[in-house]
Amino acid sequence: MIFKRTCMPEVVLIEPQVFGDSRGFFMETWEARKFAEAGIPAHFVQDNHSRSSRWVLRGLHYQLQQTQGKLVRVGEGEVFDVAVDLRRSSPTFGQWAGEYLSAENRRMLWIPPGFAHGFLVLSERVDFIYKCTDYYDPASERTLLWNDPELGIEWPIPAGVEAIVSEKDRHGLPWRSIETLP
Ligand SMILES: Cc1cn([C@H]2C[C@H](O)[C@@H](COP(=O)(O)OP(=O)(O)O[C@H]3O[C@H](C)C(=O)[C@H](O)[C@H]3O)O2)c(=O)[nH]c1=O
Repeated sequence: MIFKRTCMPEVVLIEPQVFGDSRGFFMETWEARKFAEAGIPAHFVQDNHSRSSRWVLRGLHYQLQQTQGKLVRVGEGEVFDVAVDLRRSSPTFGQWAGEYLSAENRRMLWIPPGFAHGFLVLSERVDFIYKCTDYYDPASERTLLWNDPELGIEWPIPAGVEAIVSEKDRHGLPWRSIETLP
C-alpha cells in the first residue's frame, strides 16, 4: 500500500498493492496495522455502498455530531471525489481537495472526521463503497452547497451538462452560512 498526502496533508490518497493473475486480481482494501503505521489509526463502525449514474453528484455532506472519518473507494466506474475542511482550528480550514477514484486506478481516499464529503460520477454507473468511523446521525447531518462560488470547487462537469443532485443537495447552504466545526 502506498500512502500519498493530497494538497491537504490529512486527506490521504491510498494506492493498494494489486496482485493480478490469470483469474483476475486481489488487493487488501483495509489493514489496520498498515494504516496505523501511515498515521491513520481509524476504527470503523459502518460500511456504506451507493450506486449512481453518470453526472450524479452526492454531497457535500457532514455531521455536526458523530463526525465521520471515511475511507472511500469505487467498486465500479469512476468519480471525482472531494473533501472540504470544516475545522476552524485547521490551517486548511475552508480548503478543498479533489481526486479521481476509479475501479481502474483502484485508488482510495481517507477523509478524516471534520470534513464535508461529496463526489461526482464520471462513468455510466458507479458503485461507491466506503467505511465510516462513526454512525449515521441524520439529526446532525448538514449539506454544504456543492457549487458555492466561494468554495470554488473545480468539478469536472463538461459545458452543457447539468449535475444530477437530490432535493436536499440542491438546497445545501453556502459556505458563509454553514455551521463549521471546532
Ligand atoms: C448516509 C446514509 C443514508 N441513509 C439513508 C437515508 C436516506 O433514506 C437514504 C439516502 O440518503 P442520502 O440521500 O443522504 O444518501 P447520499 O446522498 O449518498 O449521502 C451520502 O453522501 C455523501 C457522499 C457522504 O459522504 C455521506 O456518507 C452521505 O451523506 O439512505 C442511511 O440509512 N444511512 C446512512 O448512513
